[in-house]
Amino acid sequence: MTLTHIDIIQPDDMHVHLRDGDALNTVVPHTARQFARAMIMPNLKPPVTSADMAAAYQTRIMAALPEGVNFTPLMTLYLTDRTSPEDVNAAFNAGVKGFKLYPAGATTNSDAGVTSLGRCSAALEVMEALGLPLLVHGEVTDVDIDIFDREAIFIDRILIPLRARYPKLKVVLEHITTRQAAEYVATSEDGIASTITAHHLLYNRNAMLVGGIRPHYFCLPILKRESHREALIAAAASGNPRFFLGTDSAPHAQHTKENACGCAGCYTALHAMELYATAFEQVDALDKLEGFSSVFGAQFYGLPLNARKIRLLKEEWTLPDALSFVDGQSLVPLNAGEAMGWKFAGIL
Ligand SMILES: NC(=O)N[C@@H](CC(=O)O)C(=O)O
Ligand SMILES: [Zn+2]
Ligand SMILES: [Zn+2]
Repeated sequence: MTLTHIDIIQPDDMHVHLRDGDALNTVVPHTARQFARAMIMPNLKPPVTSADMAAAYQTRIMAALPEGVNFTPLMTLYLTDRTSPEDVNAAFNAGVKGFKLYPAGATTNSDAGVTSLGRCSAALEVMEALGLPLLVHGEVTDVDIDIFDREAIFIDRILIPLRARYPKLKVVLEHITTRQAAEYVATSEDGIASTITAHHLLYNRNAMLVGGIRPHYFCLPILKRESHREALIAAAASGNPRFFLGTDSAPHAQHTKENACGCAGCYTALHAMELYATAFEQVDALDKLEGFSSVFGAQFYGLPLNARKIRLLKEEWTLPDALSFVDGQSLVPLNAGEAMGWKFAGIL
């Protein structure tokens, strides 16, 4: 019997960048079409650092939602050297779902990030006591550390000591890209989980560098060699609830990526579930897609499972070459102009 479709509980995207202003009108409909909820990253300019700013940002996101679409943005705050215990309490009481740790200078809009975790100890203690998760961009930023090693070294130098100091702190190691991260998350003490992007499940660094430099595959943490990709898809398809979906879809206008100094981030919100289905099918694990996409993230954050289901069809379609974005600019999705073997058919 040939497989024609699969139905799964509607998924949640536990790591996404929606930006702000007019960009919301392009990207919010894409994320809200497939996902019931999404964990909204706070790396705006200026960053979202208070409960009031998160509430205002959430209102702007909702204003960009097409009529009749049910979607809940889950808000996060940007941890800084100045985040106070009062800020953490206010965030928790306002329903904020976590604080995001960006080591200063690690990635897009991380200039206001944490310079030393020691400066955040008061805030981290309160987060630990409240059960409010810390979401981590796990890369060291030292100039002498090779970019391909920055995640593995972050685990040893920062994450392991951090978790020893705050053993009850819930931590999500975001967008993992290495065998070392997959192994650490699978084997270390309770209270840790990680998101995995579709592009890190499908591609290794050859996709970005062979036959010419392909800036739309450039993201942080950067794509690694094939053995790491294999470890990531094995983890995602293992059924271990510590691994769940986070697209890290990160829109940047075409001219800022196709540039002598191109921005980091892949835009996948348009075809996220198609990419994940492709990755799981490649390892004959479509039966594990629902747990990864729709169950484990909700469980980690203490959220109810979504009531509705979505359908993915085994049907070919072709991605557009570009989308219109703010101020007459274009947004090039990952896989622009390519055929997809799966198609999101809608909510049942
Ligand atoms: N992943 C990326 O390459 N970029 C993200 C930031 C991030 O998640 O690190 C962005 O905001 O553009
Ligand atoms: Zn990041
Ligand atoms: Zn991100």
